[in-house]
Parts: sequence; C-alpha cells; structure tokens
Amino acid sequence: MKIVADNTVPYLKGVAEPIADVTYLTSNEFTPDRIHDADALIVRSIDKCTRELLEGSRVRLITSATIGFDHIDTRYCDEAGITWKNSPGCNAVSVAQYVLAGLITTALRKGETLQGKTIGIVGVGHVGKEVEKVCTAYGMKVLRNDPPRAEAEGESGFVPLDTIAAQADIITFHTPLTKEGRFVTRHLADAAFFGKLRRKPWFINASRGAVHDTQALLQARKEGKVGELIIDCWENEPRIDRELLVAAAIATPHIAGFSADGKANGTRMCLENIEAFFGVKVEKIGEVVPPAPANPVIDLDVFTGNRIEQAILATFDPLVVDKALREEPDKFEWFRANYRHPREYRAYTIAHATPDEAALFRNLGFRIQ
Ligand SMILES: NC(=O)c1ccc[n+]([C@@H]2O[C@H](COP(=O)([O-])OP(=O)(O)OC[C@H]3O[C@@H](n4cnc5c(N)ncnc54)[C@H](O)[C@@H]3O)[C@@H](O)[C@H]2O)c1
Ligand SMILES: O=C(O)[C@H](O)[C@H](O)COP(=O)(O)O
Repeated sequence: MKIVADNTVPYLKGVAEPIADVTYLTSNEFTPDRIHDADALIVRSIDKCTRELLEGSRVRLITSATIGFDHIDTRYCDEAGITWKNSPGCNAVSVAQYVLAGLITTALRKGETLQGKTIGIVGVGHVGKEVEKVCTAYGMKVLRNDPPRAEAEGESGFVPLDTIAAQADIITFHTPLTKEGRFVTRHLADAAFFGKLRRKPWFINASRGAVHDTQALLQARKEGKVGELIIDCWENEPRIDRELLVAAAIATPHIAGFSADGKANGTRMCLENIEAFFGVKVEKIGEVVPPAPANPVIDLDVFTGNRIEQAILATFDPLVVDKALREEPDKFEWFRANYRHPREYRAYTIAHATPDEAALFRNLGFRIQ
C-alpha cells in the first residue's frame, strides 16, 4: 500500500511505515503527479483535495486529521468512488480552551469579569458543546443557536440567531463552512447580522474565516456595533486582511484547534480510518500520544492575583502567538507549521486550590492535587 501524507501532520512519522510505503509531502507538493499512485492520502486543512488533484489517480481513501472538511471536494469524491473521512471532534476541547483563554485575556485587559456575561454559541456540535461546558463552568450564561439541530431535535434549548444578536455580550461561531443547502454559513455574520447587534458584543471566529464577511465586520467595528474581536480564522488564509489584524483584540493564525492532544487525536483517527478501510493493523498506533507538559503542576500560590485566570493562561496564552502574527503576518502558515502545541487542561494538576477553586478547576477538566 502507498500512503501520501502531509509532512506537518504531527506524531505520524514512522508509525504507518510497517504497513505501507509512506511518502511525506509539503502542501505545495500535493500535485497530481506526486499523488497519482497513492492508495490513501493523509491530509490537513491546507491540502486542497480537488478534482484537479485527484482525477486519474488511484487514491481510494482520503483521511483528514481535522474536524473541518471544506478542503475536500466531497461531491467529486463521492462521484469518483473515493472514500473521504474527517476526524470528528478531534480538537473540539482545544478550541473551547482557546475561546476561554481569549475571553479571560480580553476581560483582564478591560478590567471586567466574565461571570454573569451571556455568551451566544452559534453552532452547537462537537466544538460548541465543549465551549458551552467551559463557559458554564466559568459562570457565564449560555444561549445556543443551531437551526439544523433545532429542526432535528426540537426547538427546546435553542434560540434564533436574532435572539443571540439582541441579548448576547459575546458571540462565538462554531459552524462548519457551507456554501449551499438550507443552512448556509458562508457570511453568516454579514452586514444584516451586525445590524441586529444590541449589546456591542465581543465577536469570536474560530470556525472558518468565511463564516464572517470581513468588510461587514470591519464596518460594524467602526460603527461601534461590535466590541472586542477575537479572530483565529480569517477569510483568504494565509493572506489575511491587515485592517482586521489591527482591529482585532486577539489575532491568531488558525491555531485554536492546535493542542497537542487534538493533533494526536487527529493523527490517530486517520490511522484508524486506514485500518478500517484496508483491513490492516497499525501496531504502532499506541505511540501516537502527546508529550507530557514541561511543567505539569500549576501551583496557585505562585500567583499574586487573579490566580484562576493566571493558572488557565499558564496552559495556553493566546498573546504569545498574537504578538508573533502581528509582527510578521506574512508568516501566517509558517507559524502554524512551527507551532508549539500546548497540552489541554487534563494534562495539568492544580496545587494549593481552595475548595471553591478546586470545584471550578475540576469542572474545567484539570486534575487537583
Ligand atoms: N479554528 C480551529 O482550529 C478549528 C478547530 C476545529 C474546528 N474548526 C471549525 O469548526 C467547525 C465546527 O466543528 P464541530 O466539530 O463543532 O462540527 P460539528 O459538525 O460537530 O458541529 C457543527 C454544528 O454547526 C451546526 N450548524 C450548521 N449550520 C449552521 C447554521 N447555519 N447556523 C448554526 N449552526 C449551524 C450543525 O448543526 C452542527 O451542530 C468545523 O467544521 C471547522 O470548520 C475550527
Ligand atoms: O478543522 C479543524 O480541525 C481545524 O481547523 C484544524 O485546526 C485545522 O488544522 P490544520 O489542518 O490546518 O492542521
């Protein structure tokens, strides 16, 4: 069997070699002549799996180490008999922890508290549910919008997008990017949406860039309709809009899902897809694990103030990569390829917590000493 894999998929090298001839390519090297004799492709979101790439190849399986699959021409694959798989939920916890870190950073800067604020979550799937968990644990009120789920499961527990526009202090988007069908999300956050905002909410996009309309977002910011912007996903990545970069309170290069845990999950899911599809056993799959954090114990007593917030930001501080991106926005993709993947809360033990603090940290997923 021949596998062609993106050479920046973490924890993969050496694992599938016992069962396949594995070639590693950069994203630019994913060309028809380089993949034509592959049986399977292991890809990331930057590897566009189009008709142009695949036609005439012997590829039978595409497996992406990502949740999103808008980089795969699924219609063509279905027509051509190419099985395609994404990695559902692999980095959902990572995105939720990114959102909480972004909110804490923004609140600290503004001298505000998140407790009691209302957050509207648009898209309540794998990611949205994890965002709901951390925000609820943190004492925020949650409004949920998900028309496909509301239609399938009943309206109870869901609200229209207009309700979120009117009532939320923070709005965060966690839908897939879709351009057709009844629930199109391309430019879901458009001028009409921004025109309905009533509480100057903070705005978060960690889904896909084109879920917001950049010009409409910038206009809404100028008119004071929208408050702080936390932008991880951008239209036209990696050529991001410089005005939005300046306008954003937190600007990151599409790394919300880049925890080491999420990356390992995505790689493992790809290998499991290969096992199931080709009826093979990847004996070394157990080696696909994230490394332990350098400092796995977080002692609350070392912080002089805001101990809860400082402990959370000790696991992941969005301002580190924000600063780097602002200084060199042309290196958007380089920052992604050379990112130091943080561990998720579950890899950390909190020391010297009061009973109330321990309850909160436990609800967020930390271990308590
Ligand atoms: N920034 C990152 O690093 C990162 C990481 C992971 C995922 N993502 C993006 O987030 C998206 C969501 O991930 P997920 O795992 O939650 O996917 P999911 O499929 O589990 O959930 C998506 C939810 O969105 C809902 N939805 C669809 N259309 C909608 C609409 N018009 N309005 C409101 N809700 C709608 C669906 O019903 C579903 O419940 C992915 O498709 C991916 O594009 C980004
Ligand atoms: O869809 C996803 O899972 C995320 O957007 C993911 O973080 C994309 O990661 P990449 O494929 O660029 O490594």
